Amino acid sequence: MPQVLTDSSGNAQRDRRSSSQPPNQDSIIQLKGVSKTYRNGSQALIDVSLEVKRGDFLFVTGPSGSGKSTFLKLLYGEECASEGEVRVDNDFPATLRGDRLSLLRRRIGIVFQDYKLISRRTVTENVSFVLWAQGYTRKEINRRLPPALKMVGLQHKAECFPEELSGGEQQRVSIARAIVGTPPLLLADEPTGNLDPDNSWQVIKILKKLNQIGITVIVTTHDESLIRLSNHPVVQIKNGRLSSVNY
Ligand SMILES: Nc1ncnc2c1ncn2[C@@H]1O[C@H](COP(=O)(O)OP(=O)(O)OP(=O)(O)O)[C@@H](O)[C@H]1O
Repeated sequence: MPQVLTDSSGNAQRDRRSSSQPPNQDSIIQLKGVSKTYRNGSQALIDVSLEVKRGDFLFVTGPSGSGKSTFLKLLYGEECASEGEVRVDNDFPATLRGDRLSLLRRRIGIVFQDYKLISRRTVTENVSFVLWAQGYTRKEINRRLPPALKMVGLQHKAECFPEELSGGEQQRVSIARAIVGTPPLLLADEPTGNLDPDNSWQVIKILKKLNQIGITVIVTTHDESLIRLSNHPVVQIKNGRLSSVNY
């Protein structure tokens, strides 16, 4: 169960334990007093503290522009916090560069709203590419590919190009690509944002299945009906501040 540290007004409160504390092996994500202000002065996150345990499934909701994508970007090291501390799988992404940041990112699968598939590559090639780029052998790639495609129900589309697939199928390819390296953590930024309700629910069911086999899953979404159907904990980010929500 994720733990949001809040004050009496429901606002996230700074956890004053120091970064010299040993990592908590049970938690995969820890944010302490995290704020993010972009160069143009936009305050995307304000004093956010959150702990996510290994094996949790967490929804992050909130209005457009409230800071959800920024929250995920801090986790995979695309942006750095202006204040506070972000720890992911016992590493501090903000302090990592080059190969060490790449090594952390290999332990994080990422799914985006717009799929980000390579249009001139088949499903097989799109999913294998990430392993190939990480130096896996052909034999290992061939071993990992079928279970990843099976997990998203797309074995029969392995040789199709993205344009030959529906939006829901393309998103399922992007999920296969995100998990083919068996990361312990999966981040999905509005994964159902371009999908109709049926395809959205299919994507959420796959994410739930992945969570059941032990992957920690964090999903940002505007879609309250999906959240209600899913029965997982929810935090809300509003004007950069994070609080827990009950549906
Ligand atoms: N690179 C950037 N430079 C400056 N400001 C930014 C940048 N990225 C985001 N912002 C600002 O930070 C705030 C939070 O943006 P963010 O993308 O995290 O919100 P969001 O909740 O993911 O929104 P949406 O649901 O529309 O994707 C917004 O005010 C946005 O304009």
